Amino acid sequence: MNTPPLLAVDGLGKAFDGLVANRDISFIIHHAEIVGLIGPNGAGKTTLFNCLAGFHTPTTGRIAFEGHDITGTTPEAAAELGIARTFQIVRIFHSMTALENVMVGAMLRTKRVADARHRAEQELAFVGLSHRAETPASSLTVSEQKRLEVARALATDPKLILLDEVMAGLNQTEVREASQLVVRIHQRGIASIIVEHVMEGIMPIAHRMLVLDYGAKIADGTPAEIAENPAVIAAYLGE
Ligand SMILES: Nc1ncnc2c1ncn2[C@@H]1O[C@H](COP(=O)(O)OP(=O)(O)OP(=O)(O)O)[C@@H](O)[C@H]1O
Repeated sequence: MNTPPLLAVDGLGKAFDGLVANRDISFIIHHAEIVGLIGPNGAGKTTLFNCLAGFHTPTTGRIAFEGHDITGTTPEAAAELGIARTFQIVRIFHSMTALENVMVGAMLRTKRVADARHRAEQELAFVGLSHRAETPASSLTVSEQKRLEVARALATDPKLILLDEVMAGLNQTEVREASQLVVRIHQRGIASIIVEHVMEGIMPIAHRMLVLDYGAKIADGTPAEIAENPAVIAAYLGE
């Protein structure tokens, strides 16, 4: 029997009252793949993330994760199966330390506080935040808060991580570091879908790019292919 793809999205649509935010979107994500998800403002990228991670129930279509139908699942069930995410506007616990924030992620897999602490320390080290472990999350820089969210997501032991604009607002050096972090996540065998407007951050590292416009998928190809795709160029020029 063939192994099913990590994620298979088939004809996904999402409408809010009259507004169609996602329409008839189909694609596949393979294990450990780095996939960029781009499109003009309002194209439906965050809505798609919300559907994949169980925050929205799709209006139409199916989502399968490792061959199991997860359409309309809950965020908790999606995380349990191995789908983790970060948010465009970071959602961390400001009054907790960096380490405690990551421990919250680790507690998905263990009820033992000592184990969760150990895992959280490992993930903080992975994102380069060990020296900030005892710092209240509210005192971290924007760049550090974004990395903290990535560490918390990784602590849930995902197979797929959804990264929502982790490079926005970062300087050039930080963008390069964020790109390298995504590559290191890939090297751990974790797939990532990355919503990003910072093209110099995503284009060099993505294996494949999905492009949305007005809620529909208009392109699916390598970074080089989509950069030359007339529909993609038209969507961005029309922005
Ligand atoms: N909860 C909601 N209720 C109603 N409309 C929504 C909701 N979430 C998103 N929308 C609408 O759906 C459309 C797609 O929005 P979405 O945030 O998914 O786009 P996006 O591609 O992520 O945009 P951006 O790049 O600006 O973040 C927009 O018109 C938005 O106003």
